[in-house]
Amino acid sequence: MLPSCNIFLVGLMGAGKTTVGRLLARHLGKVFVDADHELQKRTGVAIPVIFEIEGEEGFRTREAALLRELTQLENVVLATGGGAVLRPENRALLKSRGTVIYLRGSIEDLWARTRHDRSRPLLQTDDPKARLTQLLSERDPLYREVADFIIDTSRGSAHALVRRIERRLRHAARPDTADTLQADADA
Ligand SMILES: Nc1ncnc2c1ncn2[C@@H]1O[C@H](COP(=O)(O)OP(=O)(O)O)[C@@H](O)[C@H]1O
Ligand SMILES: O=C(O)C1=C[C@@H](OP(=O)(O)O)[C@@H](O)[C@H](O)C1
Ligand SMILES: [Mg+2]
Repeated sequence: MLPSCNIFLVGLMGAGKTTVGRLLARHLGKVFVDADHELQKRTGVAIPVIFEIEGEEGFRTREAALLRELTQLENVVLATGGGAVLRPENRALLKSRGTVIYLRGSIEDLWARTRHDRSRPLLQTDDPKARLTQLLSERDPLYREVADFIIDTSRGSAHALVRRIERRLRHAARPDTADTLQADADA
């Protein structure tokens, strides 16, 4: 893990960033921050209201300003919004300030988890499932670009995912040791 010990969760709507992030933070003894919740707290209005008044671009500008601030924190688990990877400056911040985990789910699962929820303005369309499919194809390369590793969220409860992430984090810490051993062997 990077020295700042931050963990940033990225992925599409319904992947479980908010749910898993909260549990993961508790499990690892870190502070949990959800970018959307923080934005709602600061503006005093819900995300759909920001979209309604300022449009998606207005929301993205607020999101980017907030990410500049939140990525400076230390020892946090940060659940980003699904579109946080769209701006290159956000991707650079995420990559440089923490370990980035891409929570990846199937369209079926993402759809099942978001279909009754009215709080995601981008899914308030006639065909939200098609929208999720389109967003996944557009964003999957961006999530992969920033991710240190990918966790498939299609199987296992949120608690089970936390255990899997913890194992991956421990494993991710090991290659350094392997590199050192290899360097020693090469010397
Ligand atoms: N691994 C999981 N298994 C089953 N349901 C889940 C899982 N992760 C999240 N959920 C449910 O899916 C919904 C969306 O999760 P959420 O954490 O808000 O996703 P995100 O923040 O990535 O959009 C919530 O109702 C949550 O309880
Ligand atoms: O994918 C997106 O562009 C968005 C995802 C939402 O967060 P979740 O991914 O937590 O649902 C929220 O930031 C906003 O509605 C826009
Ligand atoms: Mg969320």
